[in-house]
Amino acid sequence: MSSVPPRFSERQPSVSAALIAFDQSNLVVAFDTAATRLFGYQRDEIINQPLTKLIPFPFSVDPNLGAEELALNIVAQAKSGAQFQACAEINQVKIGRQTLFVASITALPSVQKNEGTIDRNAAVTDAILETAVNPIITIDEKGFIQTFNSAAVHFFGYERAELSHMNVRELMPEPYRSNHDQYMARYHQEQTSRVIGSSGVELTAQRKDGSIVPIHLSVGSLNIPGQTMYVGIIVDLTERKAIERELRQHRDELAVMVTKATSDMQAIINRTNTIHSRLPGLVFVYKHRLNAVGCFPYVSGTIFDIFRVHPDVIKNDASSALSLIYRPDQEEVFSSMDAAARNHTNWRKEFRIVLPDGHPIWVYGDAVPQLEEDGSTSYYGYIGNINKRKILEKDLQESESFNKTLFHKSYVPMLVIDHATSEFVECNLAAVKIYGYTTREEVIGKCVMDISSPTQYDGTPSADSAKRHNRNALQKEIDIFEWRHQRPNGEIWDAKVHLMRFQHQGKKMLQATLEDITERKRAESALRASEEKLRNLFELSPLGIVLTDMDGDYLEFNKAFQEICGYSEEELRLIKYWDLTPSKYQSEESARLNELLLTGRYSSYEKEYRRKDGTLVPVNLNGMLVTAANDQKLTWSIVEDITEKKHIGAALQQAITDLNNLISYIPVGVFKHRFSVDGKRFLEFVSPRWCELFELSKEQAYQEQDVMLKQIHPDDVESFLAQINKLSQSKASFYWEGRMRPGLQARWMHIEAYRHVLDSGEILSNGIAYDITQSKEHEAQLNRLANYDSLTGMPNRKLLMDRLQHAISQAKRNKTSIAVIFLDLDGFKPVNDTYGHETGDKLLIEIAKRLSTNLRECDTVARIGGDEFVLLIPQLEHPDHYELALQRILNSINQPVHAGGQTVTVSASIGLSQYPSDATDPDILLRLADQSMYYAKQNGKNKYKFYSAV
Ligand SMILES: Nc1nc2c(ncn2[C@@H]2O[C@H](COP(=O)(O)OP(=O)(O)OP(=O)(O)O)[C@@H](O)[C@H]2O)c(=O)[nH]1
Repeated sequence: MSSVPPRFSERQPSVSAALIAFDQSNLVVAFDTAATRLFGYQRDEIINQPLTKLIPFPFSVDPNLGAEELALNIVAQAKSGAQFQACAEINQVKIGRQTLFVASITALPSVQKNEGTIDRNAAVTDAILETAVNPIITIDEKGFIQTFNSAAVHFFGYERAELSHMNVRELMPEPYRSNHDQYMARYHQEQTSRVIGSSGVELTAQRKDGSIVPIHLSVGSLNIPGQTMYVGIIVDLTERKAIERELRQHRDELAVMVTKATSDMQAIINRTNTIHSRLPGLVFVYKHRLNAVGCFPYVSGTIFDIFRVHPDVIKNDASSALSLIYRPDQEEVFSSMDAAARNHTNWRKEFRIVLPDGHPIWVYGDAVPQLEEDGSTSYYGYIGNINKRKILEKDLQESESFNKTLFHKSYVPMLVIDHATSEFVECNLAAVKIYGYTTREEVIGKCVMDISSPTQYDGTPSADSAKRHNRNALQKEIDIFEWRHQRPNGEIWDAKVHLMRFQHQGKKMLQATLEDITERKRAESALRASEEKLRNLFELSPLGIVLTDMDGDYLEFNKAFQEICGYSEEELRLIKYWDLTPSKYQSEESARLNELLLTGRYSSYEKEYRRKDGTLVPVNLNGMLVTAANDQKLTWSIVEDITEKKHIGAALQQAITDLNNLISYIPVGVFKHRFSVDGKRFLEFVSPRWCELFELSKEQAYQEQDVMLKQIHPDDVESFLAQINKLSQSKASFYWEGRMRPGLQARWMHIEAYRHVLDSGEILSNGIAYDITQSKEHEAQLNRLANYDSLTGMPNRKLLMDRLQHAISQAKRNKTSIAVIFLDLDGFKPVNDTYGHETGDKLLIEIAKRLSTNLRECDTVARIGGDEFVLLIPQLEHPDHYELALQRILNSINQPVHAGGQTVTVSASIGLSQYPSDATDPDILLRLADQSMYYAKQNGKNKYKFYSAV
């Protein structure tokens, strides 16, 4: 018996042969459907049970059976206990290190000898199928499952026993399930070798738990005489579909993230879409002979469909098939096969095979190596196409890298949030910057509360709002909203956020894309504030504000307008502009309307409104034309009630007239003077009287600088300038009295001004000027009266005492002396009495003259009483000089005086006191001189006496 299994197509019909496998401990390890039918046990009832349950009479199998076939006639026993004669053909099978025995049992007498070899290798086939990664199921032409591998059990989730009895359609969801019988009938009729397309189809399968799974199904038919079987190889596409979905999701994300779709991205999407599905599965036995010439004793027919290699060609020489292995992968493929054989492990390898069109595709090889008696190694295996998965993986990698680059380089701030922990797991530099950080590491690990303002626009705490948006994004895929952020430095900023859900490695993630709308928000809030301000202005304005259309309807108006015209809001809506305007204004109004249409506004003008109560109210109007959204022309007007203004205006006008009159009529000159910032001085206003006083015209006053100065006496200019400087530099006011230049009528002038500093720094002075010549003269007169004797014009007692005091101060300073001489005429009364007072007066005047003549300029002669004179003589060089002077005085007085036609002769008595020898006080000095004079008079008159001598 050969250890090489025949091809399926070589199998002989064997409907009733039951296949049982048992191990070296005689425990049942495999039990096929035919065995179920023959023995009446369900698969699960008998698996792992002793073989004696089926074959009660012991028989032994030589463990070294090897390639020999053992055929025995046995007594078998069904579950019911019924025993029957049967023929058992036993083969030894090595799977890895395990040795199994496969018994093909046929009930006698129906057994036919030639059937003995028919199913002898079915167990081997089963073993091959068991090693396949993909679910493989064989069915009969009615769709009933005949065989299946462990991968199928695992994949569909049914118990083996359940699967054994099922029709394959039950493994399909609708509509495949309902249509399956119909398809089966057609395939059966057409007898095609590959019943589903040339490379299989993608459809869905239904698991026991009801879940629908995407699969790729390749079906091949096995034409056994009298029966057609179908073998279906299933590839679970869940993972691939997930990858595809992820790819699609990435594509969608990219589309959202990058508004400008790039051609590169489109290419990826196109590639993804055009990946076609080709998933041939082929079952093979490859024998690696010691002479190194490999062969494929068995390979499923699908190899021709894919590689255009006929199984017969490679049956004895594998080289034409092996040469299909992509050259760069060949060495690894062979060395991995050798290693698997050496280590007694399964061979599993992903490598490339070159298609007839020259393109390599990725395949997955999976085989069990088995050392044969002749030293060669057989590999029982399966090759599946994984090209799609590889391409998808590559595309995904490319897409991911492209995506990552876009993500990180994008100017659009983006970040990824783990939905479960709410933490930021990734962000780009644009996001780092906008959040107010410097590195990605600072942002990663943070959560939304770390970058948000404590509350949102509606006052909701940000934590609550964030939860709501996350929920929305999960439910609706994307949530778009505005968010108030806060930077670490406290700065608030606003963003429009696109929050999008996606899956990454099975985790729910959210991707946020941010658009900075701080400026827009600020503008909006400024607009709101400005609108509110405008609304307040409108409502609270004391001016009437009103919007009218061209028909004169009142569309909008404020309270002030209602008050001005005395109509309520409802009434105003019913009346028109013309109802408020007295007819006398109609022509003026038409002119304004024309101006409005022509220039877009009308200039301020006054008119009257007729109020609801019939009274007229004076108003001032300003207006502006606006165009509404519907192109309607409207007018905004500002209406001011000027009743009060009119009253005030009239009063003001009167006040100005009065003031002008006053300024014109008062004998005081009024002026306004300005110091400019650049130091210039000029008059801004002068009253008519000012012009008279300064004998200048207004033009001269305004044009020439410092005109006042030019009219002032040269000797008084200095004091005038000193006052001007004071005025410009300090807060002091201007005050000056002085003389005018010779030739002007006014000889003395009084000028005063008060300063006022303007915001510009200029100094304005308002001042007055008036002629004080007369009062100056009065003053001089009063001075004369107070200090001089009116008869002789000589200093009187008051002035004498002032001068004496002054002389004493000087003498004290100079350490000199003063003589005080008291002189009283002798026998003056008789002159009066004899010749009359007039003659007496003349005598007194003459005596005064003679006294003055005899004295120096520095000396003083004063008349202090009727016939009493006092002389002050400071610093004579020698005391003898006094005596000479006194004698000279006496002599001059003794000379006859001609007065009033008479000749009169008088004498005088003189007393003298000296400073500082006699006294230092002026009153005492005068008294001592008087006393000395009295002494002279007592001692005979016409003589002088020194107080020191008295
Ligand atoms: N004509 C005139 N007589 C005056 C004036 N003031 C005073 N008298 C008179 O001068 C006189 C001064 O008086 P006395 O000094 O006593 O007269 P007397 O004659 O000089 O006397 P003895 O000094 O003792 O010599 C009085 O009669 C006054 O009326 C004046 O202004 N004019």
